[in-house]
Amino acid sequence: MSEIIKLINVKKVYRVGSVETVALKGVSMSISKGDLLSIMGPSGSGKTTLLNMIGLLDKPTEGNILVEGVDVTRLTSDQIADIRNRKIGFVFQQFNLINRLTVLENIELPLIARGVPRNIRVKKAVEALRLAGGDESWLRKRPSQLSGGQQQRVAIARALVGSPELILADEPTGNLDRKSARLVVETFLKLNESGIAVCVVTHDPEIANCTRKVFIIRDGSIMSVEEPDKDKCILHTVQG
Ligand SMILES: Nc1ncnc2c1ncn2[C@@H]1O[C@H](COP(=O)(O)OP(=O)(O)OP(=O)(O)O)[C@@H](O)[C@H]1O
Repeated sequence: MSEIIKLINVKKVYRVGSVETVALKGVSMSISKGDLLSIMGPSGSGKTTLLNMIGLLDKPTEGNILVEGVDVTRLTSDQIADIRNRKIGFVFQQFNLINRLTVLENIELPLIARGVPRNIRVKKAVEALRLAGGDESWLRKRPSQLSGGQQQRVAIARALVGSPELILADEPTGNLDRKSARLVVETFLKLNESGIAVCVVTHDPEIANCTRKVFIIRDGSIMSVEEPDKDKCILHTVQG
């Protein structure tokens, strides 16, 4: 399988005043086309920091990040942003939708940054919402007029609209009831079947057990990579 992103000995140190926190202690891992991965670990172990490195949202203190073989740590911020916008879609626990925009406008946002004309943006946004399991009747509404589960489907549509190779999700079901969480997982699995790589940070074993590989992180290091227990995936434990 060909690699989308490879982290080589990535270290991240946060400095706040004179206080240093070593959040990642030299992590190496890669994500290939079509992968379905999860990252689990205790609070403060470095999961979000790792996802931010994989998603090119922040620069490592040491180490290298290769995107399709190109070392992005040598590129400018604009060049990195361009790669990120083209290749990666993000889904967050808090949905991160903009409430003064309609659902349609929220989904279109990544395409505006790319200069895609309006008629094509609308077409792609409607298609992305359909793929994310959403309904066209939501398009003119504001995000706050939708339930949490519906808002997360809008956020997934926004992550999808630019045809990314990889979707990164940070606790995507953390604010959802079990049925909505199940729907989000179903959507991710469907997207993965269509060839998109998916990597999910989660505290929830019933979510991690739906992926194909579980990275266990502790204290800034990957401790092990485990096989999931498929019978304990939310698709089997929660009725649809
Ligand atoms: N912007 C920041 N500035 C300073 N320290 C930070 C920053 N972000 C994270 N940290 C610290 O780095 C360490 C790892 O944090 P991180 O958010 O990656 O952990 P996490 O595993 O995602 O935790 P949680 O499950 O609670 O979200 C923690 O000690 C945290 O306090």
